[in-house]
Amino acid sequence: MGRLALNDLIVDVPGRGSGRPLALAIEPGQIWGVLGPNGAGKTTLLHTLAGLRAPRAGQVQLAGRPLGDLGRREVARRLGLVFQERSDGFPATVLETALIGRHPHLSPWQMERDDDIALARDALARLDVAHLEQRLVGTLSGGERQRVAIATVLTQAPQLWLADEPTNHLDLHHQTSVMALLAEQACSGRAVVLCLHDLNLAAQWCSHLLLLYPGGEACWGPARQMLVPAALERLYGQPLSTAMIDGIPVFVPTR
Ligand SMILES: Nc1ncnc2c1ncn2[C@@H]1O[C@H](COP(=O)(O)OP(=O)(O)OP(=O)(O)O)[C@@H](O)[C@H]1O
Repeated sequence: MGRLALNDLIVDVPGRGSGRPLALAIEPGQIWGVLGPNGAGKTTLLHTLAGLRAPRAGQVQLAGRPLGDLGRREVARRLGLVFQERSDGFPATVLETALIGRHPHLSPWQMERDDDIALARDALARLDVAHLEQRLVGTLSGGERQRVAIATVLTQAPQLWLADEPTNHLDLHHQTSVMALLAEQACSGRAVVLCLHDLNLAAQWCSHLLLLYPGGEACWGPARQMLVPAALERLYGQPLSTAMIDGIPVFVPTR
């Protein structure tokens, strides 16, 4: 299954001390939110969890095996990435882009089959971009591109999602529907790790939180235990007002 273990992991953030090693496991069914101010190391952590960057110390294990022992193809079958930087190497349509999600499941020169195309179309419909399937990705708005990137990972159908600010560029309705999609993925036995700047989305949707402080300090646990106003104010250096709506805390920055 898609258990991701961080074994005394120290993420290699350039020019920073090592801080507290991360010792935790992300289990199927959980949604982990990574919170922290700009520059705290959230993206660097996600890159490390994806095996794109070596840790300074410790190890990442996916499904009981060190990430480095798994081939890139095997990692790509199990792990889906929604990252911030996207380079459009060559012009591709929305449907062709979503189909890239099937590549880890196909042999190198195998064409996509009808069921791969059906999966991609379902994912585009789920992300509300089916009507754009013949458009070149380079012509899309920021929010449309973001939804196509998420549809590509949905087409990939990984056991574990790593998503860097997946609600970036999205309007309120699409933020909610993307978070609902990730919750659905977790409910179906997958695991989700996402970096978020929106505390309220974290409070509403995450089962667990990892708080990364700029100096390398970190704490983690079930979301309800981590959403302590004083800890969050210290995390962001920002006073907050808190209210409860439908049993969920809501945080508003105050002057
Ligand atoms: N290649 C690099 N060389 C030097 N510094 C780097 C490099 N990559 C990242 N950093 C620094 O490491 C720190 C962590 O960066 P990272 O992108 O992980 O932060 P983040 O928490 O995701 O920030 P944000 O909220 O702004 O997206 C930053 O101070 C960044 O400038």
